[in-house]
Amino acid sequence: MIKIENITKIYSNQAGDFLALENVSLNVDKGDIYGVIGLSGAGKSTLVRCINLLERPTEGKVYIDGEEITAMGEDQLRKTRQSLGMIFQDFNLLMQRSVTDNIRFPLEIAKVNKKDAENRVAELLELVGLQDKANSYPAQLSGGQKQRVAIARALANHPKVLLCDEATSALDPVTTLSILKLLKDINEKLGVTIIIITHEMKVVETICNKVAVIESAKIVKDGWTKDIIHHFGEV
Ligand SMILES: Nc1ncnc2c1ncn2[C@@H]1O[C@H](COP(=O)(O)OP(=O)(O)OP(=O)(O)O)[C@@H](O)[C@H]1O
Repeated sequence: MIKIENITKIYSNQAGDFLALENVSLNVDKGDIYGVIGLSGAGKSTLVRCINLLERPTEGKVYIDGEEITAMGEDQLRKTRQSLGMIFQDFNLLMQRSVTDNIRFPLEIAKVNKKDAENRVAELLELVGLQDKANSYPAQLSGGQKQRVAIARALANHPKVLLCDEATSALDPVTTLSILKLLKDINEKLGVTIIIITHEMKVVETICNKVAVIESAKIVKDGWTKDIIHHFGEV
Protein backbone atom coordinates (compact mmCIF):
# COMPACT_ATOMS: atom_id res chain seq x y z
CA MET A 1 0.00 0.00 0.00
CA ILE A 2 2.85 2.39 0.89
CA LYS A 3 6.31 1.67 -0.38
CA ILE A 4 9.23 3.89 0.49
CA GLU A 5 12.27 3.11 -1.58
CA ASN A 6 15.76 4.27 -0.69
CA ILE A 7 14.81 7.72 0.54
CA THR A 8 17.48 10.23 1.46
CA LYS A 9 16.57 13.67 2.76
CA ILE A 10 19.14 16.43 3.06
CA TYR A 11 18.06 19.80 4.49
CA SER A 12 20.16 22.58 3.02
CA ASN A 13 20.36 26.06 4.50
CA GLN A 14 22.92 28.79 5.31
CA ALA A 15 24.35 26.60 8.08
CA GLY A 16 25.13 23.89 5.51
CA ASP A 17 23.68 20.48 4.71
CA PHE A 18 21.99 18.22 7.23
CA LEU A 19 21.35 14.55 6.52
CA ALA A 20 17.92 13.82 8.09
CA LEU A 21 17.21 10.48 6.36
CA GLU A 22 19.73 8.13 4.82
CA ASN A 23 18.67 5.45 2.38
CA VAL A 24 15.43 4.59 4.17
CA SER A 25 13.12 1.90 2.79
CA LEU A 26 9.81 0.75 4.27
CA ASN A 27 6.79 -1.31 3.22
CA VAL A 28 3.42 -0.69 4.82
CA ASP A 29 0.64 -3.15 3.95
CA LYS A 30 -3.06 -2.35 3.72
CA GLY A 31 -4.62 -2.60 7.19
CA ASP A 32 -1.36 -2.17 9.09
CA ILE A 33 -1.02 0.05 12.11
CA TYR A 34 2.65 0.74 11.51
CA GLY A 35 4.71 2.45 14.21
CA VAL A 36 7.87 4.45 13.55
CA ILE A 37 9.74 4.92 16.80
CA GLY A 38 12.94 6.77 17.63
CA LEU A 39 14.52 9.41 19.80
CA SER A 40 14.11 13.14 19.25
CA GLY A 41 15.87 14.26 16.08
CA ALA A 42 16.14 10.74 14.64
CA GLY A 43 14.18 11.72 11.52
CA LYS A 44 10.66 10.44 12.28
CA SER A 45 8.73 13.58 11.32
CA THR A 46 10.85 13.98 8.20
CA LEU A 47 9.98 10.41 7.20
CA VAL A 48 6.23 10.82 7.64
CA ARG A 49 6.30 14.18 5.83
CA CYS A 50 8.06 12.49 2.92
CA ILE A 51 5.11 10.08 2.59
CA ASN A 52 2.68 12.86 1.60
CA LEU A 53 5.45 14.99 0.13
CA LEU A 54 5.06 17.83 2.63
CA GLU A 55 8.83 17.34 2.35
CA ARG A 56 10.35 16.27 -0.96
CA PRO A 57 12.92 13.53 -0.54
CA THR A 58 16.31 14.52 -1.96
CA GLU A 59 16.59 11.02 -3.42
CA GLY A 60 14.40 7.94 -3.58
CA LYS A 61 10.81 7.09 -4.43
CA VAL A 62 7.46 6.88 -2.63
CA TYR A 63 4.63 4.69 -3.96
CA ILE A 64 1.00 4.77 -2.81
CA ASP A 65 -1.04 1.83 -4.10
CA GLY A 66 1.61 1.10 -6.70
CA GLU A 67 1.68 4.68 -8.05
CA GLU A 68 4.87 6.64 -7.67
CA ILE A 69 3.85 9.92 -6.06
CA THR A 70 7.38 11.31 -6.25
CA ALA A 71 6.86 11.36 -10.04
CA MET A 72 3.41 12.99 -10.00
CA GLY A 73 2.56 16.48 -11.22
CA GLU A 74 0.85 18.96 -8.87
CA ASP A 75 -2.73 18.16 -9.99
CA GLN A 76 -2.40 14.42 -9.55
CA LEU A 77 -0.53 14.91 -6.28
CA ARG A 78 -3.33 17.10 -4.91
CA LYS A 79 -5.83 14.30 -5.65
CA THR A 80 -3.61 11.61 -4.17
CA ARG A 81 -3.12 13.68 -0.99
CA GLN A 82 -6.87 13.36 -0.38
CA SER A 83 -6.27 9.67 0.25
CA LEU A 84 -3.70 10.54 2.94
CA GLY A 85 -5.09 12.11 6.12
CA MET A 86 -2.73 13.52 8.71
CA ILE A 87 -2.90 14.49 12.39
CA PHE A 88 -0.32 16.29 14.51
CA GLN A 89 0.86 16.64 18.11
CA ASP A 90 -0.50 20.20 18.38
CA PHE A 91 -3.77 19.37 16.57
CA ASN A 92 -3.51 22.24 14.00
CA LEU A 93 -7.18 23.19 14.34
CA LEU A 94 -8.62 26.41 12.96
CA MET A 95 -9.18 28.34 16.17
CA GLN A 96 -11.76 30.77 14.73
CA ARG A 97 -13.98 27.95 13.45
CA SER A 98 -16.35 25.74 15.42
CA VAL A 99 -15.87 21.97 15.69
CA THR A 100 -18.40 21.45 12.88
CA ASP A 101 -16.69 24.01 10.65
CA ASN A 102 -13.24 22.51 11.30
CA ILE A 103 -14.49 19.08 10.22
CA ARG A 104 -16.32 20.56 7.22
CA PHE A 105 -13.25 22.46 6.03
CA PRO A 106 -11.65 19.69 3.87
CA LEU A 107 -15.08 18.94 2.40
CA GLU A 108 -15.36 22.58 1.31
CA ILE A 109 -11.94 22.37 -0.30
CA ALA A 110 -12.98 19.17 -2.10
CA LYS A 111 -16.15 21.01 -3.25
CA VAL A 112 -18.52 18.47 -1.71
CA ASN A 113 -22.11 19.76 -1.93
CA LYS A 114 -23.67 21.27 1.18
CA LYS A 115 -26.11 18.48 2.01
CA ASP A 116 -23.53 15.69 1.60
CA ALA A 117 -21.04 17.68 3.67
CA GLU A 118 -23.60 18.13 6.44
CA ASN A 119 -24.31 14.39 6.51
CA ARG A 120 -20.61 13.54 6.49
CA VAL A 121 -19.88 15.94 9.37
CA ALA A 122 -22.71 14.36 11.41
CA GLU A 123 -21.28 10.87 10.72
CA LEU A 124 -17.80 11.97 11.76
CA LEU A 125 -19.00 13.70 14.94
CA GLU A 126 -20.64 10.42 15.92
CA LEU A 127 -17.55 8.38 15.00
CA VAL A 128 -15.32 10.45 17.30
CA GLY A 129 -18.00 10.88 20.00
CA LEU A 130 -18.29 14.66 19.89
CA GLN A 131 -21.93 15.24 18.91
CA ASP A 132 -22.41 17.38 22.04
CA LYS A 133 -19.47 19.64 21.08
CA ALA A 134 -20.55 20.36 17.50
CA ASN A 135 -20.90 24.10 18.10
CA SER A 136 -17.96 24.54 20.50
CA TYR A 137 -14.72 26.24 19.52
CA PRO A 138 -11.29 24.55 19.88
CA ALA A 139 -10.36 26.78 22.85
CA GLN A 140 -13.30 25.28 24.75
CA LEU A 141 -12.08 21.68 24.30
CA SER A 142 -9.67 19.41 26.18
CA GLY A 143 -6.56 18.10 24.40
CA GLY A 144 -8.19 14.72 23.78
CA GLN A 145 -11.31 16.37 22.35
CA LYS A 146 -9.17 18.58 20.09
CA GLN A 147 -7.39 15.50 18.77
CA ARG A 148 -10.79 13.87 18.11
CA VAL A 149 -11.77 16.89 16.02
CA ALA A 150 -8.46 16.64 14.15
CA ILE A 151 -9.07 12.92 13.52
CA ALA A 152 -12.61 13.60 12.23
CA ARG A 153 -11.27 16.34 9.95
CA ALA A 154 -8.48 14.07 8.65
CA LEU A 155 -11.04 11.36 7.82
CA ALA A 156 -13.53 13.68 6.12
CA ASN A 157 -12.63 12.75 2.55
CA HIS A 158 -12.42 8.98 3.23
CA PRO A 159 -8.61 8.63 3.15
CA LYS A 160 -7.06 5.18 2.78
CA VAL A 161 -4.19 6.14 5.07
CA LEU A 162 -3.96 8.16 8.28
CA LEU A 163 -0.54 9.59 9.15
CA CYS A 164 -0.16 10.41 12.86
CA ASP A 165 2.82 12.56 13.86
CA GLU A 166 3.24 12.30 17.66
CA ALA A 167 -0.57 12.49 17.88
CA THR A 168 -0.71 11.54 21.55
CA SER A 169 2.49 13.20 22.82
CA ALA A 170 0.65 16.22 24.27
CA LEU A 171 -1.91 14.05 26.08
CA ASP A 172 -2.01 12.42 29.52
CA PRO A 173 -1.81 8.59 29.69
CA VAL A 174 -5.56 8.02 30.09
CA THR A 175 -6.46 10.34 27.20
CA THR A 176 -3.67 8.76 25.14
CA LEU A 177 -5.29 5.35 25.60
CA SER A 178 -8.70 6.66 24.55
CA ILE A 179 -7.25 8.20 21.37
CA LEU A 180 -5.31 5.00 20.59
CA LYS A 181 -8.54 3.01 21.05
CA LEU A 182 -10.31 5.36 18.62
CA LEU A 183 -7.49 4.90 16.07
CA LYS A 184 -7.75 1.11 16.43
CA ASP A 185 -11.53 1.27 15.86
CA ILE A 186 -10.98 3.40 12.76
CA ASN A 187 -8.44 0.88 11.49
CA GLU A 188 -10.72 -2.09 12.12
CA LYS A 189 -14.11 -0.65 11.16
CA LEU A 190 -13.13 1.60 8.27
CA GLY A 191 -10.08 -0.36 7.06
CA VAL A 192 -7.87 2.73 7.22
CA THR A 193 -4.14 1.96 7.21
CA ILE A 194 -2.39 3.93 9.97
CA ILE A 195 1.20 5.10 10.38
CA ILE A 196 2.10 6.30 13.86
CA ILE A 197 5.21 8.33 14.58
CA THR A 198 6.10 8.23 18.26
CA HIS A 199 8.93 8.27 20.78
CA GLU A 200 6.89 6.15 23.21
CA MET A 201 7.23 2.37 23.21
CA LYS A 202 3.95 2.16 25.11
CA VAL A 203 2.10 3.58 22.07
CA VAL A 204 3.69 0.99 19.77
CA GLU A 205 2.97 -1.86 22.20
CA THR A 206 -0.64 -0.77 22.56
CA ILE A 207 -1.72 -0.67 18.92
CA CYS A 208 0.98 -1.21 16.31
CA ASN A 209 1.19 -4.61 14.57
CA LYS A 210 4.49 -3.61 12.94
CA VAL A 211 7.21 -1.13 13.83
CA ALA A 212 10.37 0.42 12.41
CA VAL A 213 13.07 1.75 14.72
CA ILE A 214 14.82 4.85 13.42
CA GLU A 215 18.16 6.03 14.75
CA SER A 216 20.28 8.89 13.43
CA ALA A 217 18.52 9.08 10.03
CA LYS A 218 18.49 5.31 9.43
CA ILE A 219 16.03 2.49 9.99
CA VAL A 220 17.97 0.05 12.13
CA LYS A 221 15.24 -2.54 12.56
CA ASP A 222 11.74 -3.21 11.30
CA GLY A 223 9.20 -5.99 11.51
CA TRP A 224 6.47 -7.39 13.77
CA THR A 225 6.12 -5.40 16.98
CA LYS A 226 6.49 -8.46 19.20
CA ASP A 227 9.87 -9.26 17.62
CA ILE A 228 11.21 -5.70 17.74
CA ILE A 229 10.31 -4.72 21.31
CA HIS A 230 13.33 -6.57 22.70
CA HIS A 231 15.69 -4.71 20.38
CA PHE A 232 14.36 -1.30 21.37
CA GLY A 233 14.79 -2.19 25.02
CA GLU A 234 18.54 -2.23 24.37
CA VAL A 235 18.69 1.23 22.75
N1 LIG B 1 13.74 22.31 7.79
C1 LIG B 1 14.85 21.81 8.35
N2 LIG B 1 16.07 22.34 8.10
C2 LIG B 1 17.18 21.81 8.65
N3 LIG B 1 17.20 20.74 9.48
C3 LIG B 1 16.01 20.18 9.78
C4 LIG B 1 14.77 20.68 9.24
N4 LIG B 1 13.77 19.91 9.72
C5 LIG B 1 14.34 18.98 10.51
N5 LIG B 1 15.68 19.14 10.55
C6 LIG B 1 16.65 18.32 11.29
O1 LIG B 1 16.51 16.97 10.87
C7 LIG B 1 16.63 16.08 11.97
C8 LIG B 1 15.42 15.18 12.00
O2 LIG B 1 14.28 15.99 12.34
P1 LIG B 1 12.84 15.33 12.57
O3 LIG B 1 11.91 16.43 12.94
O4 LIG B 1 12.52 14.49 11.40
O5 LIG B 1 13.15 14.40 13.83
P2 LIG B 1 12.16 13.64 14.80
O6 LIG B 1 12.70 12.27 14.97
O7 LIG B 1 10.77 13.78 14.30
O8 LIG B 1 12.35 14.48 16.14
P3 LIG B 1 11.27 14.95 17.22
O9 LIG B 1 10.77 13.70 17.89
O10 LIG B 1 12.06 15.81 18.16
O11 LIG B 1 10.21 15.70 16.49
C9 LIG B 1 16.79 16.95 13.22
O12 LIG B 1 18.15 16.96 13.59
C10 LIG B 1 16.33 18.30 12.78
O13 LIG B 1 17.04 19.33 13.47
